[in-house]
Amino acid sequence: MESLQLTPIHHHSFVLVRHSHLQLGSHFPSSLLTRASRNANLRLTRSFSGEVGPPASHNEDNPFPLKDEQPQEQERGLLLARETDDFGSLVGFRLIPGSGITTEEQPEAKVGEELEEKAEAKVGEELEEKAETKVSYNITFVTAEAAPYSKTGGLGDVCGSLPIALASRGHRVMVVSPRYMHGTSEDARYSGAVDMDCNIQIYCFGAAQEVGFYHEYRKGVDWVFVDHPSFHRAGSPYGDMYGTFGDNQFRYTLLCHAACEAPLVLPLGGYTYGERCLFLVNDWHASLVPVLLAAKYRPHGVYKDARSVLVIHNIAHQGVEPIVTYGNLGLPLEWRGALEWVFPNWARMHALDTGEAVNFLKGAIVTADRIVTVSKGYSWEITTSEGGYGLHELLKDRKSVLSGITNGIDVTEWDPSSDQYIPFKYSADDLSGKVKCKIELQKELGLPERPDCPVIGFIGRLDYQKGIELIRMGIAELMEDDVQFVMLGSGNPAYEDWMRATEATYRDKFRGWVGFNVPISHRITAGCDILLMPSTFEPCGLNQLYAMRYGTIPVVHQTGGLRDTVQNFNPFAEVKNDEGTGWTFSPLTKENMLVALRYAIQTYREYKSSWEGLMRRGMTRDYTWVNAATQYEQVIEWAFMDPPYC
Ligand SMILES: Nc1ncnc2c1ncn2[C@@H]1O[C@H](COP(=O)(O)OP(=O)(O)O[C@H]2O[C@H](CO)[C@@H](O)[C@H](O)[C@H]2O)[C@@H](O)[C@H]1O
Repeated sequence: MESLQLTPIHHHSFVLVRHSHLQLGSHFPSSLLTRASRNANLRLTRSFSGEVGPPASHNEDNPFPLKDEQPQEQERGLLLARETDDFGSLVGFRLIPGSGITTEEQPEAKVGEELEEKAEAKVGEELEEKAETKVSYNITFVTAEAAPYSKTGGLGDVCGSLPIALASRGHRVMVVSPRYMHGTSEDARYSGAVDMDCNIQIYCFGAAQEVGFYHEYRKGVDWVFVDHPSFHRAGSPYGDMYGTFGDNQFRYTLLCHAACEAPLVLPLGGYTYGERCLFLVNDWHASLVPVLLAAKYRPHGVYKDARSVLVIHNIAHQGVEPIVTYGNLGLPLEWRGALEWVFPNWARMHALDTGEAVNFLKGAIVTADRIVTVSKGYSWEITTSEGGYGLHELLKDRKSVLSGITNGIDVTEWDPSSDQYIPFKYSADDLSGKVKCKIELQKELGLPERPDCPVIGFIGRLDYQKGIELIRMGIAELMEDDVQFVMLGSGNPAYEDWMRATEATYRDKFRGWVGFNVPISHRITAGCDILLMPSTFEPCGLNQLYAMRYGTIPVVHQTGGLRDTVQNFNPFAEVKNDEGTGWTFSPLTKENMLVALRYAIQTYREYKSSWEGLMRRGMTRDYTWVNAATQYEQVIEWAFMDPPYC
């Protein structure tokens, strides 16, 4: 349950500090706390904030219950100084650090004495420190992918690990995603999920659609899978060998409607999540959720206390369909403007094309309470005409609620000292297993077994975004050098054919593995010396983080999250441990990419100790979700402070 409960300020008040009147209140998030003017007259009143537990039993007759009448669970709390000026006007709140006292244990006089001491000691610099409040939220992730159940890229990784990180910090977290059944052995991934026997009707696309829910509780998270026949088909979540599925708008409209119902109807662990819930909606597939909250639920008094945060992992995909499809979405006509999108003249197909479309991602940008992108660099890029894919003006308008939070990684899955997929384990303290992994990789791929030869790797979707065009242009020159190059990827059939053809041309030097294979991706990450990422744009990028953790040196285009996470090598850095973790290049040209790669290759060959330094610095960085999860909590806290945006 959401545990930030606003309960009335206790009406006992007392003077604590000479020359100061302090009024203690509680239940206000730490970011409301303002710095004290030392000369301000302060007045203190005391009250308590429940940590977790049932909502405050509010007594209508006595809205200001005395201490003894307070339910036990609410007695332990944080004390906040409510600061007023000489005229009695509120100027802010400050937490009295260490104030998690229990009134049962602290008679009022003692409380007063202690608070006096504390207040005297703390009303100064110490109070300026940010104090931690213990607030937990009910969070519902909505996503098209969540690893290990479904994954085609980084979205799956993030939605498979960030929820666990948030749950471990005390939040109640549910992840709603489709129950894809592809008719392959991979379907077994859902075998732990049980049918909740809770089917609901969703009204969209001109009919009542029946969807079911499956549930698995794992690692502290409620994994909820929406079941519908349209999620049962061969291929990947989004398409098959014939291309992208034509009914994806329908499938993800179902997901969004079902996700909005889930907190209301699913008794997970015996209790529903309820209406005071935070929806964390990821990319266009989940973007209808904030629109539904505003257009379908709030006008009927439902979800008035809910908030939504849109997370943009990739703005290039927006869920755009012809405007005539609006009527299918189960939204009131008057909300059409929220999703409406008009393409500029140059982007229209023919003279009769009016350019009008429905754009899911735009709908969320104009209705969500907060917006997050997956790195700071990218949060700026999407407000520019180059990086915003047409949505930059709208995003600029919402700049005040736009944040960049760099992704973490699942450090238990990606750990070279315990990775189940790699043949030899190693760590920053003992790197000997890395070269053995390299030899095994060469063996597995049929490349000459040469421990001294630098091996360059690439892993990713074969897509314009990932800079395959640049690799294509530079491969002939690169192959003149004494290196090996291993590529793993799937996507654009033209690039897949090019990989096969390149392998045929450079049999002793190049391997192109066409397909999606998680164990191989781990072995390439461990067995390569260098990981190449010449992405045209990269919202965050996870492979460079995995690479650094495995002592594989990234060579990346300096863009988005790559710029934020890879520090360029500088052997002359004055600050210890600041010599960098890889190579970055910009602008994005074939020449710059080759120059950066040659620096890396030369360092690998001639400066072994520098190379080991690069490896160790990358391997010992903190990639856990802790930092990002804390920032997500802050964004959620801000979202609940303001009234709903729509
Ligand atoms: N053929 C293959 N076989 C096995 N594994 C493969 C694979 N191709 C890709 N992968 C895996 O998929 C993930 C890709 O993650 P990325 O973050 O690099 O890219 P993606 O563009 O999908 O994600 C988007 O969302 C993420 C998450 O926010 C952002 O980091 C990113 O910049 C943004 O484009 C990695 O775990 C990688 O190992």
